[in-house]
Amino acid sequence: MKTHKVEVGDVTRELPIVPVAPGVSVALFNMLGDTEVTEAAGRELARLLPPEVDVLVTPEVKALGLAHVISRESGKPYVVIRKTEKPYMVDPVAREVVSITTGKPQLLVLDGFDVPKIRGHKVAIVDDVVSSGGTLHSLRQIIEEVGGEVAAVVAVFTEGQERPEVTALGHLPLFE
Ligand SMILES: Nc1ncnc2[nH]cnc12
Repeated sequence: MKTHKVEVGDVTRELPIVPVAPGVSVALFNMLGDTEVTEAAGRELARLLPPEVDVLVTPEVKALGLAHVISRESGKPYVVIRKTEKPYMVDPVAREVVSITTGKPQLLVLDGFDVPKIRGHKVAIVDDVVSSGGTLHSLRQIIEEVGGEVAAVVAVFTEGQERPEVTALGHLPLFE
């Protein structure tokens, strides 16, 4: 299998190159269960977080451990935007998004219970890879709809096009 080598802080990984759509392959970065990479990336990104940020917001599920480490290192709390609406949610706020890795529409759902943690606050969006920007766009809409201000976007990698608005530790190419 073809791979693409990346460095995250002092950790290196060979990412498998996998097809996700006709004619498009990605260097698959899955930090779930990878304690070393999650810790290394979280520590680096916490140092790059603008001081004015009050709260971190992350979509479930691949960046969850990353948000935990950035939260622990920075002392800032984090809110998880879920992929499904749960029966216990209070007045959920939802947006649809099409992910590059699944090609299918997905939901992003904020529990109304978490709205006070975002409203009137400066938010940093935390994600593993910012690629097409679809997830980012929907997260922004949800955060702004409930009165939060997106002050930063931090990710381990950007992918494909350059994204100057994203603070990232590296960039992944797209493959044919
Ligand atoms: N290269 C990648 N690895 C993991 N998740 C992704 N989402 C978009 N691009 C990705």
